[in-house]
Amino acid sequence: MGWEQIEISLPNCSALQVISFPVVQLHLNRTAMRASQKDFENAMNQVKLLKKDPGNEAKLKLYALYKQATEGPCNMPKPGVFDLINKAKWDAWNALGSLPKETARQNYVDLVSSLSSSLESSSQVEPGTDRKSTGYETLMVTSEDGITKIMLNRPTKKNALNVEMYHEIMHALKAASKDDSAITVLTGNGDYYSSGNDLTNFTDIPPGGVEEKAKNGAILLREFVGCFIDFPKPLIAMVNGPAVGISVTLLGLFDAVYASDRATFHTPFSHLGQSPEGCSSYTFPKIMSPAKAIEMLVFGKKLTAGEACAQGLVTEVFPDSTFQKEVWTRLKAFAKLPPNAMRISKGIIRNREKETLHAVNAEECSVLQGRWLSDECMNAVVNFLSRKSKL
Ligand SMILES: CCCCC/C=C/CC(=O)SCCNC(=O)CCNC(=O)[C@H](O)C(C)(C)COP(=O)(O)OP(=O)(O)OC[C@H]1O[C@@H](n2cnc3c(N)ncnc32)[C@H](O)[C@@H]1OP(=O)(O)O
Repeated sequence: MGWEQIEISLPNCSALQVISFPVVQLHLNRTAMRASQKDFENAMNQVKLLKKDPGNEAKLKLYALYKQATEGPCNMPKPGVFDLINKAKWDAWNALGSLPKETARQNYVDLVSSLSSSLESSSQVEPGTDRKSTGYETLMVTSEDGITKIMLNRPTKKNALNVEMYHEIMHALKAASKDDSAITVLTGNGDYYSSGNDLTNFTDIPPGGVEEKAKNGAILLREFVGCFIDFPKPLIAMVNGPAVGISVTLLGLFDAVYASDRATFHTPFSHLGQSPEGCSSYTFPKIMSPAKAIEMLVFGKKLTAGEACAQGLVTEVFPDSTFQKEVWTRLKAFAKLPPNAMRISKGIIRNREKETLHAVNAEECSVLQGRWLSDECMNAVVNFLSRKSKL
């Protein structure tokens, strides 16, 4: 859903997909200044002029602050658990408790001001040109010492992959495949490597309904996994902490996987009413034997880093205290090797599998498209979003 299509004169904020927006919290706590009614009205007008969608988390915060500033504490009955959108709006408003109207008004003004400046600076990136690190909302991408590092950067959401992050990773991989670096590294910021697919991805339903949502998801997933299958340079995962779902399955497409001993590897697809992706239905049985793959992919057995290493999914495990230092020293040495030789050698090892992997990817996406429409999957997502279940 495009930003322009959304009623921005909140309270009609209607989307749910949540993205990280750390600056918001900072501004919510400011009470020293008081915005006038005129400032508040100006801010409401300014929201309408934003050129870029600020993301659903910010929109929910705007909605909540608007309601608090104009009506006071939440006075609506709590929507039912299946009414996901209204429930998210209610939660956001209710979370403001008894925040005074004036403070809510000030926070609204501050939030709009921070959104205006942050979105303006990120929209200065020319479309089609390689983005610098600052051009990404959900990643930190840097290139030095012959290494391009792509860091998942939604630590407050345990680096869950929202739709924007899927797109940004594809963009970063395409850029890295063409840049001067010899190798590319994927890692996570914060205590998690990644908690997998952002479960709120399932809640932003387009006008075509859940079927269209599932179809679009399958198209996006196929393209996303395809970027890993086709990546031409050595691709290394630095698994800095727990990894869940798609962040685990993709590891079968990496050329080396280095893990902290804090990392765990968990693919709870059956628990979520889903099925394997990331080509894991093919790579995992090959890497670790069909029975071990079934323990992980069907029964959801969580592996420690040591177990994942014993089963061939992880290349080597390092103590968390020396993980960064030891791995980066090693990677810097790898990056000094002749890049063309590395690329060609990777090609000889990987290319003959590519066609098979693309076929597996297509089949997995098609099966998942059906799974996403199942009651089993929908119930699991609702349970997580209503805070009834975690892994
Ligand atoms: C294009 C579509 C492609 C789809 C491809 C399909 C892929 C399949 C998968 O990846 S399946 C895996 C899905 N992941 C999960 O089910 C994980 C769900 N998360 C959890 O169970 C827990 O959050 C946890 C165990 C990862 C961490 O628990 P902990 O108690 O340590 O932390 P919190 O739960 O408080 O999490 C902190 C905030 O992060 C949010 N969050 C964490 N993971 C996700 C997620 N996967 N999706 C959405 N949001 C997530 C969590 O909600 C907290 O947010 P809050 O502070 O705003 O409440």
